[in-house]
Amino acid sequence: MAAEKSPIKVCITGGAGQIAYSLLLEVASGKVFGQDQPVILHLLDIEPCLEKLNGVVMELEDLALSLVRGVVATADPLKAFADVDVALLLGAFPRLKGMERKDLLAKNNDIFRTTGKAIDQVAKKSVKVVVVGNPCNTNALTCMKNAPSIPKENFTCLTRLDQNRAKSQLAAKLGVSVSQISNVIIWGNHSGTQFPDARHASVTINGARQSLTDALSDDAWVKSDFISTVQQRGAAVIKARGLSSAMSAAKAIGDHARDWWFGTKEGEFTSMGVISDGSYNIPAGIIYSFPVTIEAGGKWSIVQNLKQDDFATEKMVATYNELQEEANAAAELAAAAN
Ligand SMILES: NC(=O)C1=CN([C@@H]2O[C@H](COP(=O)(O)OP(=O)(O)OC[C@H]3O[C@@H](n4cnc5c(N)ncnc54)[C@H](O)[C@@H]3O)[C@@H](O)[C@H]2O)C=CC1
Ligand SMILES: O=C([O-])CC(=O)C(=O)O
Repeated sequence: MAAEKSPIKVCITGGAGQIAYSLLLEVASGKVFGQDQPVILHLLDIEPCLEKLNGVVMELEDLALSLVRGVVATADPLKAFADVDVALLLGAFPRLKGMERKDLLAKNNDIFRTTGKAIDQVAKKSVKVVVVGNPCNTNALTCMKNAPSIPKENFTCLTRLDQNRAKSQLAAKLGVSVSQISNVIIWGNHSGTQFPDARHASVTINGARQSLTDALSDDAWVKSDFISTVQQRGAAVIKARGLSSAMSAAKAIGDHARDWWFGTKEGEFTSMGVISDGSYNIPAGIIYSFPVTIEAGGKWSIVQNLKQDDFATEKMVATYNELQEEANAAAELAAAAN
């Protein structure tokens, strides 16, 4: 019989919040890091939410899951990030009806300065960080800048929810299952300027893989309604539910973390917010969502040489410009805090 794997430590911040409530079962049941991978869960929330967090811990015990080898619940970031392998950063205020995600920058940015410093001090140097709290690209940049001892490549932000939304819209339009669609891209910011791009996607019909846009043959829809529906989906959910997406966000975080842990499938790529390196003429040094392939173990590479036209370039630059404005605003907030 193969020796049992040692447990990995996974920190989830905002542990008492709504996304965490769905995400914990994904992680604790082995859906993310594997059915043979024991986990020790580190849950961080703020002091006033510790009683609620304790209720979540009770429920985790009551799940009676064999992969869970310990739970640490705390309001102390130095305990929460101690020696962790993975940090899923949800702890932040969500937007309310009528707000843009960047309106949260002033409210949430200091959380990510503190978080970055704590990760720098006590997490494993190989820690994989996924920033979810909005505005997630710029918060990931802040976190990265405050953790200089951790490689920049270890900081990512979540755009997988946008990718899942895009895939689902395309599948419905084509009348196929989402499992038949691959290589949909989200470029740029997790915001209303993001560029959901179906032009490099494939659909497999009767075993034959083909260009999705050829199969769909509706360029006008791909360039207009498809893009705006995905860009505005978060706001539409808030309008309908009175709360921002949680179940779908949790599923997307699990998808992102699983692909980063195990790697992408041969011939497929996924989108995540990563540090830009000049690819596609996006200046280096911001967290921008690109298509990436990932090797088992976690080394990701930006997919190169995807053909761009004027339409795509304009959209990719617009979302970059917004990210640069956010990065400038975050730098001003950091300077004012010092
Ligand atoms: N990137 C994406 O695709 C998505 C991002 N989000 C964002 O995720 C974040 C969390 O969303 P929800 O779980 O719905 O919010 P929520 O309000 O239900 O939970 C957030 C939790 O974070 C905690 N928290 C606040 N400050 C903290 C700190 N300094 N350290 C640790 N915990 C702290 C709160 O006490 C609360 O329990 C929001 O910023 C939301 O906008 C939500 C959906 C998708
Ligand atoms: O829209 C929001 O504020 C929450 C979020 O990021 C999303 O649902 O994509």
